[in-house]
Amino acid sequence: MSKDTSAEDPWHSGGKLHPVLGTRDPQLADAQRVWGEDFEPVDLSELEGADPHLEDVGEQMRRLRDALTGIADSGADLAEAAELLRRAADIVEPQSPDQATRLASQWRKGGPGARRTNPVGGTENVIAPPLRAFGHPDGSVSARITLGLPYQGPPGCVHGGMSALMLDHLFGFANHWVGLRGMTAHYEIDYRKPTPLLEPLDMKAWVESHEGRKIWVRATIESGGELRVEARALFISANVPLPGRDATAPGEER
Ligand SMILES: CCCCCCCC(=O)SCCNC(=O)CCNC(=O)[C@H](O)C(C)(C)COP(=O)(O)OP(=O)(O)OC[C@H]1O[C@@H](n2cnc3c(N)ncnc32)[C@H](O)[C@@H]1OP(=O)(O)O
Repeated sequence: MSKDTSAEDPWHSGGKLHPVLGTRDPQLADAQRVWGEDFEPVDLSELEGADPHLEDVGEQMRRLRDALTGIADSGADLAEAAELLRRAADIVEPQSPDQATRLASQWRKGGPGARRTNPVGGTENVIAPPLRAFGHPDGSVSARITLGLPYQGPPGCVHGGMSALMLDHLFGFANHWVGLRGMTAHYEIDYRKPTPLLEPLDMKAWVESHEGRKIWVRATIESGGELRVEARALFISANVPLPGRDATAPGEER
């Protein structure tokens, strides 16, 4: 039988997450511009203790990622950039503990968890857009983002797997926002219209109902006021073993 571990488990902490002081927030500004007076966002996506240099490295890496994608036929001379990047890697690599050590450190008691390095929302993760989620008083969560060339699937469109990834992530926040927790057990998705690159995407997710360990969630992606993607999923409440914790630690029980 599992016990409530929410107080000590950084993945299952429930409710409002702590903001990171001093973090730049272009997506929040954009969300406020779009939702205006009716929008009372509560930031769900960040944690205390972010290293501003690490966030800055992430941001510069993402600038490079976006600038490099599709550059092949432009005639750009990348020799100097390649050399600078080699030097940067030579500086960082020797200072970086092995991945198992870093994984365990993310989940130490009272530790940061993996939200800052998550592949969807992690500001320290170069492959993350990164998506910011906001919780609303009606229990739903939303996110607004414009994706560029690194996320292309069909010509000029967002890769369908990327849409599925972002909505699965948003489902996690929808649960979290209303104090539930779970893992995706079943996931259905309908791609109604192509989802454009380079255009703002409005995403919304909410818990439709829950009973016992089962949580049914729904989500949509709209662009230009038109429905592009809709998804439904069943989440099941479950505890996951936390890397680096001993067997009696919170979060170890299923
Ligand atoms: C902050 C960012 C958060 C981002 C979160 C993003 C979400 C994710 O990506 S989660 C990762 C992907 N998901 C996973 O890896 C989950 C893998 N699956 C599992 O670990 C297990 O199957 C798990 C935990 C879901 C359920 O297993 P278990 O705890 O043994 O439950 P189990 O007894 O099989 O099922 C419980 C109930 O759910 C039902 N159920 C389980 N799976 C399904 C399913 N796929 N479809 C329909 N019903 C299901 C069962 O029938 C059972 O129903 P009932 O109680 O009525 O008989």
